[in-house]
Amino acid sequence: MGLSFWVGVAVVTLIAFYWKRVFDFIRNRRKFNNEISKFPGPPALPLVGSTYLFKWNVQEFTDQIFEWAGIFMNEMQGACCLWLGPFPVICALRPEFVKAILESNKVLTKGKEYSIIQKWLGTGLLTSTGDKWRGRRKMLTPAFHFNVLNSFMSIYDREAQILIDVLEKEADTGKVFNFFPYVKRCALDIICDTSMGMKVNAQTNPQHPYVMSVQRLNELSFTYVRLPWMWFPPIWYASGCGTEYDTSLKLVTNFTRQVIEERGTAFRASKARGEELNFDDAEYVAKKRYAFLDLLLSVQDEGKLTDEDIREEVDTFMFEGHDTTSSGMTWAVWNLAHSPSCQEKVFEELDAVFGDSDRPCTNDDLKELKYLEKCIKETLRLFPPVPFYTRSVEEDFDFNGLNVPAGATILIPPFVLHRDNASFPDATNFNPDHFDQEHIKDRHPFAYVPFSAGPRNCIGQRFALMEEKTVLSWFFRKYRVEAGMPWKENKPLPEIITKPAHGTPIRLYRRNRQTETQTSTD
Ligand code: HEM
Repeated sequence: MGLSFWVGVAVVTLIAFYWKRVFDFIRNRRKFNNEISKFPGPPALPLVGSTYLFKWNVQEFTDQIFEWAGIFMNEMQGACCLWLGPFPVICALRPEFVKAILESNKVLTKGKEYSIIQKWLGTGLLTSTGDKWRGRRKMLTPAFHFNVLNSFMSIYDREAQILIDVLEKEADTGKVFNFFPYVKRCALDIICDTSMGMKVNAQTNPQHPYVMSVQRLNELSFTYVRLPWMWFPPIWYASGCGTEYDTSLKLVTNFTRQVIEERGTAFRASKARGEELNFDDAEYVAKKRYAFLDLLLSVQDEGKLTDEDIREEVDTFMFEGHDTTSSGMTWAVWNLAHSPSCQEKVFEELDAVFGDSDRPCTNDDLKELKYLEKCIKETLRLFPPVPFYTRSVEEDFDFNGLNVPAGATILIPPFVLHRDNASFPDATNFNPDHFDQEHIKDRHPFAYVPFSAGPRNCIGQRFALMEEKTVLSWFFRKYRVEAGMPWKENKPLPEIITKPAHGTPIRLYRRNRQTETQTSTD
C-alpha cells in the first residue's frame, strides 16, 4: 500500500478523533465571516485580503486610506472592514463608535500587530492586558504625579537650551536643513534622563549605539506591522530584518538592564541611609530629582516587581516617550513655518511672558502660553503622532445593533478622524483656532483622540504637553523659521509614529530685528 493510502488513513483518523473540534471550528468561522461580511469595505481576496490593492509607496498608501475613509465614513455608523491578509480589521471612522470602544471595559486588549514590539517591551503597560495591565496602571500612575512632572521641568529646560545651542550652526545661513533629527535627539535625551536618570547626550553624541539602535527598532517594527508576510518568521529572517531587529534589541535591552542595576545599587544605598520616596512633598521631590525608574525600584522593594518587570516598563517609556513627542514638536515647527501670522502670535505671547530674558521656563510660564498650546494641539490633530491604534475583540461587541464578533480587531485611526470636516471645518488646514473654547464645546469629545481616551488612554499625556511646550517656547524665543518646501509636498507617513516624508526642511533665523530686516529683503 502506497504512502497516499496511509496519509488518507491518518487524516480520516484525525478527523474522526477531532470531528467535534473541526466541526465547531468550521461552524464558528462561518458565523464569524457572516458577521464580518456585513461591514462595507474595499474588495478582499481569500488569504491576501485587501493587501493586493495596497499602494507600495507609503505616501500613495496614505492617500488611499483617506480615499477609502471618505467612501465608508457614512455607511454602517462609520464602521468598515479592511482585510489585512486573512485578518479582518474593523475601522472606526466616527466619534460615536470610537467613544463606545474606548470607554468600554470589555475591549482593553491590544491587537496582534503589537506582537513585534512585545519582543522589546515584553508585556509592559502598553502591551499588557487584563489583571496585569490593571495592576501596572495603578502602580505606575503615581510616577506621573504633578510634583514629579514639575521636577522634570529642569530637564526639559536644560535639554531645550542644548537644542538651541546645537542649532546655532544652522541659523542665519539661509540654507535649508532638516530640523527633525535635532528635535528627536533632544526628546531622546529628555526621556533617558526622566525615565532612567541616565544621560546619553544624544544631542552632542548622535552616533551613540543606544541612540542608533532605538531608532532602528522603531523603523523595523513598522516594516513588520505594514507587511503581513513579515509575520512569518522564515520571511522576516530571510529579509535580513529579523536578524537586524534582534541585534538592535539585544543592545537596547542590555543597556537598560545595566542602568537598572546601577540605579538599583544607588537606590538601595539611599534607602539604607533612611531616605524614603515621597511624592507629596514638592520641594523634596524637586531636590531628589526622581526618575520613573526610582518609583519602580521602590515598588520592587515591596516584592511586587522583578528586574525584568522593571526593564519592560522602562523600555515602554523609552519607546512611547520620545518618538511621539519629537513627532509632535517637529510637525509644530513645520506648521508654524508655513503660517507666519500664527508664528507672529507665538512670538507676541512669548515676548509678553519672557521679555528678552534667557531665564528658565517654569511651570507657571507654561500656564501662560495658551496660544502655543493651541498650536501644539492643532498639530496633534493634523499629524497625530500615533496615527492609529488597535484592540482585539475577545467577546462579541455590540454598538447600537452593530455586532463586532469576537476574534476581530478594531482599529481607531485619529489620523482619519481628525481630518473630518464635520468635526473640524476646513480640516486639512492648520488653524489653531480649532481649539478655541467655543469650537471645542460644539465638537464631539471623541472627534479628537491623539492620546486615546478612556481607561487605556496615554499615561504620559501631561508629560508630553509640558515637554513640548517647554522645548518649543525656547525654540521660538530664539528663532524664527521659514519653510524650505511647499506644505503639500511633505506628506505625513503614518508609520508606527507619524513622520514627515521629507523630514522637516526649514531655514532658521535668529530672532533679532537686524537679521529679520535683512532676511526679508533677501
Ligand atoms: C505627543 C506625545 C504622545 C502621544 C501622541 C501619545 C499617544 C498615546 C496613545 C494614542 C496611546 C494609546 C495607544 C494604544 O491604545 O495602543 C498611548 C499610550 C501610552 N502612552 Fe503615550 N503618547 C505620547 C507621549 C507619551 C509619553 C511622553 C509617555 C511616557 C513618558 C507615554 C507613555 C504611554 C504609555 C505607557 C501608554 C500605555 C498606557 C496604557 O495602556 O495604560 N506616552 N499614548
